[in-house]
Amino acid sequence: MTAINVSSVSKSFEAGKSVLEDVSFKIEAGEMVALIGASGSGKSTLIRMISGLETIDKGEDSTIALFGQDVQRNGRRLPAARALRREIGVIFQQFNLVGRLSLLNNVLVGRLGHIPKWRGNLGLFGTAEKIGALRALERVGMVDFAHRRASRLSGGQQQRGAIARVLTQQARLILADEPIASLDPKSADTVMETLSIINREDKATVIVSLHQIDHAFRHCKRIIALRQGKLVYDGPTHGIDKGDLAALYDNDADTDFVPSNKKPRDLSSFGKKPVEPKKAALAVE
Ligand SMILES: Nc1ncnc2c1ncn2[C@@H]1O[C@H](COP(=O)(O)OP(=O)(O)OP(=O)(O)O)[C@@H](O)[C@H]1O
Repeated sequence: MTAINVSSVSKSFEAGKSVLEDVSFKIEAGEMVALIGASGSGKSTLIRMISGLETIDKGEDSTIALFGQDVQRNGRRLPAARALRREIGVIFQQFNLVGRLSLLNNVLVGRLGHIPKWRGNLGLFGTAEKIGALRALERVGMVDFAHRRASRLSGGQQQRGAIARVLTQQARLILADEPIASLDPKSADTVMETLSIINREDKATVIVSLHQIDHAFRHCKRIIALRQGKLVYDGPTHGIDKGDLAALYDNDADTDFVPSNKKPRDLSSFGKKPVEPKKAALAVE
């Protein structure tokens, strides 16, 4: 099943200044895809549009569909967006936990879409919900911190808490917008490994935008690359080489981890011509 179908999507915040331009791609359920590109290339905007936090620009053929249902079309959010909200877990760079609440209560917030509103408003979670939240904390290695105030946890610990919240939500789609950008290398590894495990074990579809491209290479089989708002690569991770990354980041990226045993290829088209989405989808393993 196709989890995400982005079709001819554009976005401008100011007239004449495109942030995203005619972006199209499909992601099948169960994939884990890295979204890469230089600062300002449009990664966060794209993730915000898929999550429904931002609307797409008007355009007859412009749609975003999730799990086969259109959630945005021609500049408007559609009713399915609301119905699918609890299927989508979003993880941000800044963790977004409520500092004065315990970690457990933050994780329980993930259940809000599953219980009647009045119970949620009163914070009345049942035993089964609490056990579920503790299990999620166990999976991310944070159960010993369940009763600690979120503000007293390190960045990496808070991010693992945010992942536990998404697990408790039982989200089918996880959108992680630079989840490791504020973390030290060890915490970043733990968070990426946790996302990979959830992708493998729970079959959750994951899109993760990353500045640290070495993590994209380690954890994702497929990469979608944006350059100045255009989709310039959509295909297998091993299809990208040092030269591509140099073009993508204007020579401003550490690419030592990329194998350099590939044949040099003509880079003149890289960053200019979008990959045909159909071809790109076929190219993914
Ligand atoms: N709400 C907004 N109003 C005006 N401009 C915006 C808004 N949101 C994003 N932009 C602009 O859109 C462009 C793309 O921003 P976006 O945050 O999507 O890029 P990004 O690839 O995620 O960058 P970074 O890696 O630095 O987070 C930037 O030029 C940014 O200034």
